[in-house]
Amino acid sequence: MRPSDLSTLPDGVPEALEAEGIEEFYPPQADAVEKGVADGASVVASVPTASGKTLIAELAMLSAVQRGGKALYIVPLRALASEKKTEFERWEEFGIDVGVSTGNYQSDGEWLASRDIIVATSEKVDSLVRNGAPWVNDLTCVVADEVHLVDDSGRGPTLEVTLAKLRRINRDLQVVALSATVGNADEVADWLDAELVESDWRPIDLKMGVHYGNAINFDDGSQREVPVGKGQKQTAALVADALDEEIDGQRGSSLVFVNSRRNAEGAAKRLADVTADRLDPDERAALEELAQDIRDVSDTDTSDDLADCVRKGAAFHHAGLASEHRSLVEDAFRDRLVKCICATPTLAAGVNTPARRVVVRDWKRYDGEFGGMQPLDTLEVHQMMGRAGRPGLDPYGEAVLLARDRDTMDELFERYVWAEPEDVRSKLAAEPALRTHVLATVASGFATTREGLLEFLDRTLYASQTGDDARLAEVTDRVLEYLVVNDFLEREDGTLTATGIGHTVSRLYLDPMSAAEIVDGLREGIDSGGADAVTANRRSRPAEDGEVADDAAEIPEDAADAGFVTGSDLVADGDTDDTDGDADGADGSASADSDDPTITPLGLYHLVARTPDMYQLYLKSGDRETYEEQFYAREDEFLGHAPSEFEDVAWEDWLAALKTARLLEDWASELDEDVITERYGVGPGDIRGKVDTAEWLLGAAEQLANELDLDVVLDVREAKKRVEYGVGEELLDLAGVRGVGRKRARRLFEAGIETRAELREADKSVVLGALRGREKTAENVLQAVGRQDPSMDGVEKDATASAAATAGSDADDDGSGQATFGDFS
Ligand SMILES: Nc1ncnc2c1ncn2[C@@H]1O[C@H](COP(=O)(O)OP(=O)(O)OP(=O)(O)O)[C@@H](O)[C@H]1O
Repeated sequence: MRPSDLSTLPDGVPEALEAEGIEEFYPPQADAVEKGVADGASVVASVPTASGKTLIAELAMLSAVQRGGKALYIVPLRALASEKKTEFERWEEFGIDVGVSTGNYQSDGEWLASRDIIVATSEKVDSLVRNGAPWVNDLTCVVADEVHLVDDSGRGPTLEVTLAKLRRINRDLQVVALSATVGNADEVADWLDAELVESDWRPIDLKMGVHYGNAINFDDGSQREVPVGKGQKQTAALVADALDEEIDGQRGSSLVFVNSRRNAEGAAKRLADVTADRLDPDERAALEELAQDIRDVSDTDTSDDLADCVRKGAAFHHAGLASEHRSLVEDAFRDRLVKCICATPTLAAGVNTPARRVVVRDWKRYDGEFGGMQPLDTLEVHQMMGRAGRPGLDPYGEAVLLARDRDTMDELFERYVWAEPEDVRSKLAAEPALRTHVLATVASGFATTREGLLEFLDRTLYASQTGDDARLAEVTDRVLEYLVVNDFLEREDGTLTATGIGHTVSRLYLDPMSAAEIVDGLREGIDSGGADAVTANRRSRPAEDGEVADDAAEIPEDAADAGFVTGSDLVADGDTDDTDGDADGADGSASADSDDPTITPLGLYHLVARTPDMYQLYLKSGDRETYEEQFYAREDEFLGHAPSEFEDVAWEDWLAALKTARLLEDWASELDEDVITERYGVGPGDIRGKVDTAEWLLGAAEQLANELDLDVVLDVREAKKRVEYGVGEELLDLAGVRGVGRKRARRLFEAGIETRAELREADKSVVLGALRGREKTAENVLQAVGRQDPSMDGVEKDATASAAATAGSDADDDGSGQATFGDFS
């Protein structure tokens, strides 16, 4: 079957597909077409990586649009949203408009209404539904990419509930769910009332095996000799072997998966010596340039270390990198310039980076919950292995695990090579997930009674999979109780309604528990001295959240820190063209005028760092003493009641929040990025992650304080602005001007230009003088200032209001509100 056999696609599309080289549909694609995917039928496609799932989705979406409908493509990661949007934009020449959901809610509402295909993360879609985006009602086709992630306890429930809501809004909705091969795709299909397309077929042969001794032993019984030299590591031998083999003029690149950031960096440094010996002069020159680009991203050791590896042809990849680092590395790897990437598993879940050889070096990972190194799931290892084989470039892919003894080899064959992947299981019936989704479900009118709520929840995978209504009802009742006690919901004569604050919390995309913590903290701050006014609202945190990372064990990669979407990504201000100085008060500097001297930025940073919406920094060994000292030195500043030192988990949690708050305070005190990365043992990507989350949570706190009429609004706003711009109070006005940023603002300030009004009046020579010694960037500032000049007045942006339904900048993987990072340093 070929594209031109389909009559459902817009004119010209079949020919374009064929021109792209899609002459015949791959077997799973043909199966999906036969099951009606181009005619509006719902389909679950559970097929291996690189077997053409995206085209199945495109056939569904393009046919839906051709029938006059509208399609939504839901991705799990923001980096993927940009990638998919770019991919789908090739259909614009056939009259299909493509949009990615970004910017604030208002602009999304109007603009997206006119798009035919919209790409968004599940959290963003959830937020749009909560905020009543009207175009959601017009959807006729929804694609859920990587639907096996419903199994993820953090993000799975959102996807599950969002799909349930979309199907409830539009009962004829076509749902196309794309999944890795999982054990129970039939259950997912049952849940979605969809046809099942299940297949092991791959366009490129994938050989899986285990390296032991001097050879790789493959699943088909064959062996490939890869001797390991004296003093050499297995991984180095495998990377060298792939690179030394030329097939059709192509040498083989490798992806090496390891279990921690430190291991990724260490392995990349070692493997750089292997790749360096195998570069030609042109490659060397191109890599030197790339290394310079990487150094230019940020002024940190991480940046330098990465550049040092890259100039030799290797790289590391993990969530501590800035998003610019990650995309430079990914692009260079796709261009075959970088020969080897050592990555944490987050890359396997992320963007498209195939390699001829995949080496899964570490198959165990530190797991705080179980207190030790635990084997990875089969599904996760299969996802990594599936990255092997570059379509059109390699005749086959090889995925290799490593064993030092025969027993381990046997275990690896059992566990990963022969094994079927696990079943996916809904994680919905847990309090943290239901707390937020029950509130949102009531607040957006999907249910008005307990029974209505349970009926709605009956449409989720959890219900369809387990049939365990009792458990769902039990957790729902507990959650309802919590929401009522905390004034987010009211229950009268069996009717449930969201309170004003309940609506706000739902729209702000906050975990209700975060909102309760913030409101309590602010109230106590106002009552200051009321240190014993602890309320029943405060959560008792699950043990694993406060777990101290064993020094010997590495800090595990945190999914949420790894670029997966959190509420902070839904904040509107993904750029620095903030011109709302005027909105901050007449002098534009948002100076705090609260009567209460005890409310400090540190106290506020600590408050938001304690909420379940912030992923705190881990305490390393020695940190406890450091932060205990700081706790006692600044005891007056904390908002809320500190646990006693004997409440181990709560106390560690409090100190971890303090460490996180201190990072934010350092950032807002204009400390350089490299000093911060060094001091806290984090990467530049982590600083951005914390800053974005803090900005979002403080924006939410401001809105809550406003609504509850708490006299802390200005304090909160100032703390938010300081973290947003990374500057001291006196620079808030200047740093908000587009193109200025924290460092330039400081230089201007030192040169006597202290406000945006003065900047507007300053002549060129003054501004240049202010930036003496930074000629390289002065020009840019001037240009930016010049461009900004006429519109500098009157352009308002209400960040907190727009936090309501809004998305981060999709141009920036980290959704950073700080375009100033790196750019201007
Ligand atoms: N029928 C086809 N004929 C030739 N090439 C195809 C066909 N279908 C898809 N391809 C190409 O195969 C490659 C892999 O496809 P795609 O990225 O859709 O796989 P996938 O299953 O979505 O992978 P992943 O699981 O990694 O997201 C793409 O380059 C795509 O253009």
